[in-house]
Amino acid sequence: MTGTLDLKALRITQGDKLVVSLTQQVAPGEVLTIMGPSGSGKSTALAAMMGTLSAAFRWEGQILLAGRDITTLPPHKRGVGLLFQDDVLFPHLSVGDNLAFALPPSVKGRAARRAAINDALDQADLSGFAARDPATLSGGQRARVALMRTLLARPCALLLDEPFSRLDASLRVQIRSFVLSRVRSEGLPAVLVTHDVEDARAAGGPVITPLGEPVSI
Ligand SMILES: Nc1ncnc2c1ncn2[C@@H]1O[C@H](COP(=O)(O)OP(=O)(O)OP(=O)(O)O)[C@@H](O)[C@H]1O
Repeated sequence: MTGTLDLKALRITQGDKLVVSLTQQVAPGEVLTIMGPSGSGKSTALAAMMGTLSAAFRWEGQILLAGRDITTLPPHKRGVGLLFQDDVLFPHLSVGDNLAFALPPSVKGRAARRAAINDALDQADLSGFAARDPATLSGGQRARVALMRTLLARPCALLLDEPFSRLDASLRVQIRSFVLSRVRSEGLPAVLVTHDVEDARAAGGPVITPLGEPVSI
């Protein structure tokens, strides 16, 4: 189910320092970009949405996803998918088994699970790659498998933590447009953390700091 990601007066502090202050709605298919210098709180904001915020922080506010209050739910119950720069595939599993790992238990039976995996590979232009060893894939192919693995878990929102920063320039453009087109076609609200102005422009949504100040790009 898709729906809006609603950050309601989310405030995170460390001691007396305000690290995150966000009141923002992210519509299905929209990308909210968070930019700011190193140490400014970008990853902390994502951790709060993911449910992995360190106990070193104090927080208040509410996070709603598709009308459901997920503020205090554990990460696996939030329906939030994460894609990050060092997203690695399990090296001892085939590409297909890497994807199978992400499939929810609701996809039952060998045939249905295999069909879901093949469908994901087709969508990523990787038809016939199920038996491949991840080590034999290019960087772009690995990035597409990592995205499909995240999407196969059927998230209701997608968090993107500098997912393109390790890719070289031409691959970056290609994978970025693949990820953004998937966000739009799946109608997922997404939050992108990046240092790259081109990423922010391509995302096409609002661009703010972790303190909710608008950034002009
Ligand atoms: N687990 C933690 N425990 C205590 N302090 C932390 C923890 N993680 C981050 N911090 C501190 O919180 C502040 C925000 O860090 P955060 O990682 O969110 O910044 P960032 O904007 O994501 O930086 P970068 O661009 O370098 O990834 C920093 O002062 C950092 O030192």
